[in-house]
Amino acid sequence: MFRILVSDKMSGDGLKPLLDAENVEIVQQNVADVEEQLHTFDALLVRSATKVTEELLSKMSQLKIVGRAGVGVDNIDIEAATKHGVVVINAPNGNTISTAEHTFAMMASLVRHIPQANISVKSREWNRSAFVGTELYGKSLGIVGFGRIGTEIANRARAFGMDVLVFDPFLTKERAIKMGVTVCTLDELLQTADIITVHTPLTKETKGILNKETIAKTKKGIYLLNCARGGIIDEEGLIYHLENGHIAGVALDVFEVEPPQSSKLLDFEQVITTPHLGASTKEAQLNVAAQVSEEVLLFLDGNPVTSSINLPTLSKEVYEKIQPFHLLAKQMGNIVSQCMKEPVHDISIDFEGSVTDLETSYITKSLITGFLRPRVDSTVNEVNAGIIAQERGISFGEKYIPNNSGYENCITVKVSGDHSAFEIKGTYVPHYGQRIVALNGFDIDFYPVGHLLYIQHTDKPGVIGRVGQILGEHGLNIATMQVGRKNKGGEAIMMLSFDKQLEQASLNELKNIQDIVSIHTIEL
Ligand SMILES: NC(=O)c1ccc[n+]([C@@H]2O[C@H](COP(=O)([O-])OP(=O)(O)OC[C@H]3O[C@@H](n4cnc5c(N)ncnc54)[C@H](O)[C@@H]3O)[C@@H](O)[C@H]2O)c1
Ligand SMILES: O=C(O)[C@H](O)COP(=O)(O)O
Repeated sequence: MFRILVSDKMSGDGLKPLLDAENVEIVQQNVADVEEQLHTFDALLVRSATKVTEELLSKMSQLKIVGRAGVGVDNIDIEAATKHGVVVINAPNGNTISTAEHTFAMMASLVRHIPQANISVKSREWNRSAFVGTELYGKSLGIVGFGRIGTEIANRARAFGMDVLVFDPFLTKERAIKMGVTVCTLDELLQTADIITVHTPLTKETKGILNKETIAKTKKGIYLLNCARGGIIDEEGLIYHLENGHIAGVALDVFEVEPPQSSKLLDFEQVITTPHLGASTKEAQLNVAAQVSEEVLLFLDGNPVTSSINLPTLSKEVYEKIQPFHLLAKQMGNIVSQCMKEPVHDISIDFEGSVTDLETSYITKSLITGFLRPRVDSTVNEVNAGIIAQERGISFGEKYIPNNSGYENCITVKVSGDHSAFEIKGTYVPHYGQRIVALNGFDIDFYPVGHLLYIQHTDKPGVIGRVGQILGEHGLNIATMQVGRKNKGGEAIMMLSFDKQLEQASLNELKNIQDIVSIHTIEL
């Protein structure tokens, strides 16, 4: 008999597969109310309210799987779950339509002042001139994050006669054309849009993507919406621009702290809110609860799951052999992703030497995971990386080539975009570790970990010295440094590593050095 704890409110109909199963006992109670029994549960089903922390996982010693009835898994410590050997699954598309519809309802309410007018009429007022609105027709809608929900918003916006601008570093031109949207940079979107809505996951890149500085670049009278995650629009920045009259209106379904009892945002007339209701429809709740219930049952019965966030489906023995290459490939993907500054449509992976004796399809998936991670969110893993790449219009393929690199094993990755390409080679040396041995045809040798700085420059006396001097002036200690060049006096590269992340001021100074062609920071 498996014991399953359902700790947030979920659709009874959605839970039916579990309620009907003979080998399952369901307890529908808050985590805090079953403190004494936590060690007895095999599965835990949550929405966004329950925080699945390291501490909770440590108490749930029998736990095998956490099912998130929804999309965002930022309330679950995925790393801790993985460490505890707990599979985490979610229901990625069950609430897409509901959230898109809610965002659209918020947008219409915002520009027509519907919540404010409703309060006014119910206060026995009839003040028609106080609530003159703005049409959506003919306006530019800027969508930051063009995934499942962003795409559905764009479809609805086009039906309303709006122009749709999209910023998503991950979107290829082909997909944008197919979807009838205009791709632009974040700055272009900020300067052009009349209304901006965010639909990214909350990651370290998207946290505060709209803030005091970026909101200042928008048109005066801008409308902003956040129905994704609290913190994507920085709340201090919002307050600043609401106070100075730059923003015409804000619609918020989510907050940095929920519930936002002490938030000053609630005091502004032009801010309209809902209490995290994006996914709160009968349909979405039925979908997400049914999806996770079915998956959890399958998993407990010993079957593989399809929407796992964290664990690969490999035996322990095979996994141990693959592990060093899995790490190498993931870091290689991550490096390439951070160095390529445009959408990528093709990734080719060549394997040579002893690595070809292993299950390379898994290594390829690790590489694609590493590539997607800086661009999508923590839900990408070896299980779902291939599907997500496909969804984003990125093709990838692997092949085995004759072993002539000079290394016992070698992985070569080439990624291509519309205007540029990037190539990286890596190898694993037992007892020495993972090494990157070539970048864009330059021989080099570095350990792919930590805070890195990749510089392309002209091979001239004084360039390396000047770099060292500027870093020294900023109090930055160079931990390791490798240089490479093809010809004397020609193109050259440097790879430096540091104990801490570099600040923008030092990078700006480095960029000004004559003979430096480009600079990329890489965080691994
Ligand atoms: N309010 C709610 O109740 C509710 C309901 C569902 C989802 N959500 C939130 O909405 C988010 C989006 O959901 P989805 O299903 O569309 O996810 P998705 O993964 O399909 O789409 C996210 C998109 O964001 C893009 N992105 C990632 N980093 C970016 C960056 N730095 N700049 C611009 N774009 C970036 C990705 O490329 C991707 O296309 C979820 O992560 C979740 O947190 C909220
Ligand atoms: O990420 C999600 O799926 C939404 O934020 C919904 O969260 P909820 O399940 O708590 O409504």
